[in-house]
Amino acid sequence: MNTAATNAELIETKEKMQQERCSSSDRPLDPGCLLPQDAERSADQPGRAVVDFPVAAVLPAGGSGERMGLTTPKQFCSIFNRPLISYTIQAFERLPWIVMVVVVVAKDNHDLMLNIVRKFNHTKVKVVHGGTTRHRSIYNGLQAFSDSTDSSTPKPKVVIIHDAVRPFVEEDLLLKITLAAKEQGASGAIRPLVSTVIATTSESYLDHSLERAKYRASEMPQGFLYDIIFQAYQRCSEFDLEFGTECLHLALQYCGTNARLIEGPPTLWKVTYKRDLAAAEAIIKETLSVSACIIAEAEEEAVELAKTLQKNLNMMETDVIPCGKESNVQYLSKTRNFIHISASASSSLWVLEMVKCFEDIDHARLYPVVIVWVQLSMTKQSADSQETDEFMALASEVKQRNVLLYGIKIDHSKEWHPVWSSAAVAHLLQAWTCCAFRDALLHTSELEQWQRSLERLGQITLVLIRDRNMALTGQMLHV
Ligand SMILES: Nc1ccn([C@@H]2O[C@H](COP(=O)(O)OP(=O)(O)OP(=O)(O)O)[C@@H](O)[C@H]2O)c(=O)n1
Ligand SMILES: O=P(O)(O)OC[C@@H](O)[C@@H](O)[C@@H](O)CO
Repeated sequence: MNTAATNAELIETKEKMQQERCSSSDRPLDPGCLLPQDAERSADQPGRAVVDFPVAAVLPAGGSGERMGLTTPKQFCSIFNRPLISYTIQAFERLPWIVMVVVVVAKDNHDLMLNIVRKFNHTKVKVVHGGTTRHRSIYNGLQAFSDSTDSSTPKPKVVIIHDAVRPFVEEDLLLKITLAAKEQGASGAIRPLVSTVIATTSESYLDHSLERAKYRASEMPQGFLYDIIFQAYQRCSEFDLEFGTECLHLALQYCGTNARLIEGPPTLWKVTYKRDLAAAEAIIKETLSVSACIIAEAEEEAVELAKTLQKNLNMMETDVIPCGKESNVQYLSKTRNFIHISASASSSLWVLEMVKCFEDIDHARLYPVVIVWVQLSMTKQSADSQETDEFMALASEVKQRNVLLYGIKIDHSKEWHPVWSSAAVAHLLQAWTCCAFRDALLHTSELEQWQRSLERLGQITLVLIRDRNMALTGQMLHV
């Protein structure tokens, strides 16, 4: 055999396969955007325009979450003191074109679920009891619409079935799934496979491997004409109900309806193992930390510091507003992160006034709001114990309303109180040329120290916002 020819063929084949792999749609070149679109959408959602028929959702949540390895079923595990299932419900409830969300829970969790509905003010939810398998739970959920005696759950035209432990689902995909289900009778979200699928022998050896490019992972949401999926469940076998995992298969097998498949974003994954809960928390933290509102009290030092801090928080979208405007809904509703800068340990009355504003627009119901109070300390003394106790008590009070209050003191006690803006640096340069030369040199080391303090202030502020650590609320940190 001509080795040179064989090598050339091998190289050519490898290059061809590499080109195919990079071009084929089954290989996401990068994980893509992991941040769900806005946690809440404004009133003019696109769906409102095109969905002119009743759409409902069924969220199976009757499992025990064995693979999570916790005593609490994973759908009730909390992120920021809020159960995972509440995030999923909210993803559907916030859309006006979804009229009802049926949540299917184990009988033992009925009261727990009702408490969650009440605490987080979920208004479109009906709770029904699940079964011993996911399919049985889904079937129970669908039956809630077929109970003609219960006018509170009218039969929808399209029903979306979505695992309650898939909290990140965006309106755009729900719209596509709904419209495809209306047109085709069934639709389902899919994702490229990350690992290759293989078949094994009974002795756990490799039987054969599947050509990954020809397969996809079936995810959720899935959509169906209600009559089709309900009929499929009525007709399916006990074996299906006991061992099946695929609703699309039931629609095809028992109603001859072939689902339209729609590729969704990477955030569709199902929370199954502990790592998935950590990933979900990280995504929610990231989503909550993209913006901030910096509120500066009137003193020049506070205004200058606000502008400097805005530059140091360059990875966030920030507004700087004068004190007093923060109650303006246009600022309040844009973010859940507020940084209040005062040139002294001014009165803390503004905190309670802000929290009142949050309550007026229900701003902290679903996600914790962060307030970082930055105080320019004109004296080197650290806060006295009374001031510390009062701040801790205030933080404890507002935490009850899901507002996390943190304090940072930045030492500003210098004879020459430079707020190191361009004006201050210009003053230094001007002093460089006249009799204040010696003073200017003395202050240079202070300038470097002040710059370091400013950098630390930006870093600590960002960490407090991103982590929303409950244990640090009420602490007065020093930079
Ligand atoms: N009898 C069941 C079993 C599962 N589910 C729901 O179906 C979804 C997807 O199922 P899965 O991830 O398997 O959840 P669990 O069965 O709880 O997990 P595990 O298999 O690890 O026990 C979950 O929201 C789960 O609560 C359900 O409603 N009724
Ligand atoms: O099998 P599990 O109960 O873990 O999860 C159900 C998933 O299989 C299902 O949600 C998707 O594959 C779509 O059918």
